Amino acid sequence: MFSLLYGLWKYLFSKAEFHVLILGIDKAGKTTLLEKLKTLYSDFEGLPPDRIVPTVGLNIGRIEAYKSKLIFWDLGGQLGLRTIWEKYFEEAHAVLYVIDAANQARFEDAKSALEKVLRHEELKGAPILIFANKQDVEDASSAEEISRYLDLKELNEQLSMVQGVSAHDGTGIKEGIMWLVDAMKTSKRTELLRQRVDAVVR
Ligand SMILES: Nc1nc2c(ncn2[C@@H]2O[C@H](COP(=O)(O)OP(=O)(O)OP(=O)(O)O)[C@@H](O)[C@H]2O)c(=O)[nH]1
Ligand SMILES: [Mg+2]
Repeated sequence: MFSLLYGLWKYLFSKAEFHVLILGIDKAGKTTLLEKLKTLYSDFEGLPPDRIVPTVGLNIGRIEAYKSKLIFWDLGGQLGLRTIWEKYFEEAHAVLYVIDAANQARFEDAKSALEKVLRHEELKGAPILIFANKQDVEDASSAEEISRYLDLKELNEQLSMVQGVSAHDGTGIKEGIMWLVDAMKTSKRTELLRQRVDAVVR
């Protein structure tokens, strides 16, 4: 009886927990974004951009948003570090892919790294939120332009959204996160990951 009531209580009142993997090539602005997320969604003030250094290990950020607990994993995007990304695929509910929309010279690199991510079996069905970052820079490409440039077949097949943001001033971030939480709450992948956890706990 107790376990039944506890189960019901948990179902009604505990917040869903989601793991979001922040990926993108080096200097896209992933860590700056993570720190901005902490500022926007918690009482904790994230690090200012001038205190952020290139990521070699893993940065973790926990926030609560839209009645959910979100755990962000921010990995390094330098070429030699991208092989580490796939170690986190299996447990990720979704991917937040960051592109520097103000640096055309690196669009090709950003696109091919994203293609590799999308092709990966272990991320099947994961919602993909793409942030066209650095919209505060005057000649940054818009979300529409980035979307057209990426022109990914896999993106149409997968739950995805491209959103223009600035990790510096916060523009567009909340719109994107709102979409992502909604997408994770309803995705088949979330259900699949939940079943897997339940099977281990039992
Ligand atoms: N103008 C502008 N610059 C940004 C923005 N976001 C990040 N930057 C700058 O871009 C540079 C790289 O930012 P990081 O957050 O370290 O990039 P990263 O993607 O984490 O890079 P790695 O850790 O090497 O993979 C820094 O100089 C940031 O201040 C933005 O929205 N606007
Ligand atoms: Mg970083």
